[in-house]
Amino acid sequence: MATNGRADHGSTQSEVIIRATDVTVRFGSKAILENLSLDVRRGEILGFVGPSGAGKSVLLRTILGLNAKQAGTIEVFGIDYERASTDERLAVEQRWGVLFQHGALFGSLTVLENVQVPMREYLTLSPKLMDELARLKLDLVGLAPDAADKFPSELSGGMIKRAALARALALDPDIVFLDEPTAGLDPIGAADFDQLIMTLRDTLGLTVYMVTHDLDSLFTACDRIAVLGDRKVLVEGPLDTMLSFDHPWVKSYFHGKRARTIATDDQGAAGAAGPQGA
Ligand SMILES: Nc1ncnc2c1ncn2[C@@H]1O[C@H](COP(=O)(O)OP(=O)(O)OP(=O)(O)O)[C@@H](O)[C@H]1O
Repeated sequence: MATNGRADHGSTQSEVIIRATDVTVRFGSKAILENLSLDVRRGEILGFVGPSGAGKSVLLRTILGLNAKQAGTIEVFGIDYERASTDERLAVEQRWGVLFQHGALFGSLTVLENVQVPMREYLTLSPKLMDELARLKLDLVGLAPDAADKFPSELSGGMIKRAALARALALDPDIVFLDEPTAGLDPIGAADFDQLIMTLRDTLGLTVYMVTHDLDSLFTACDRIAVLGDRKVLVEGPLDTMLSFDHPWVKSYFHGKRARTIATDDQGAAGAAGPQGA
């Protein structure tokens, strides 16, 4: 049964690890989110999309406890972070990793030291073990060993995103939040990053919550998409649901020229792959 405007996806769906219910966020008298409800399920890549200024970053920050909300509840791993004890909060924080927009690495620290920031904050490890673990994370995201001692200013845009992702993965989280991870990357760099995210989801069972404007990511990497508009989730579901949804913004976004090109390319690729590629 659907409640609180939440779509009913049946009882066979995988575990819900984030549940936002009737969330309202206002700044002064201006409501940015109003009675918004959304579930994120374990092991999925959820693409969160919507017009500029709709409130995607506000929702992300609210889930992370960085913005106050005026109404509603948000449960992460079954815990209401806002009402949680200090110990419960610490436990939750170790189970999520965040890649903020623009990477947000500390410029005065090397890549290795950046990856170690969450380890220093939450764990008590010897320097040697931290070095080993951080190097493993860099390897996981496809950075060469010599990137470890570089400073962010010495990295390309794609390398910065990977280093920031390595830091988000530092504590072996269950879920990573990515705020526009492919923004600023060239199409090949962006496609490589999407592929990396899919590989991590498949190999680590990672759940990914990705705020994005990137249609390529939405078409190729996301299992489910949620569209923010009119201060709430307008529609959520797989790409097919987006393509058939009757709303002016959703239609123009998912049926615009760029989307049509991607859809045609995807069909071409599937055709070229033949039965073996299916
Ligand atoms: N701390 C704040 N105080 C007041 N207003 C804020 C605050 N943070 C965000 N806003 C407002 O909330 C609205 C939504 O902003 P938000 O950054 O979440 O949009 P967005 O959907 O992420 O946009 P974009 O796609 O351009 O990044 C904007 O009007 C913004 O000015």
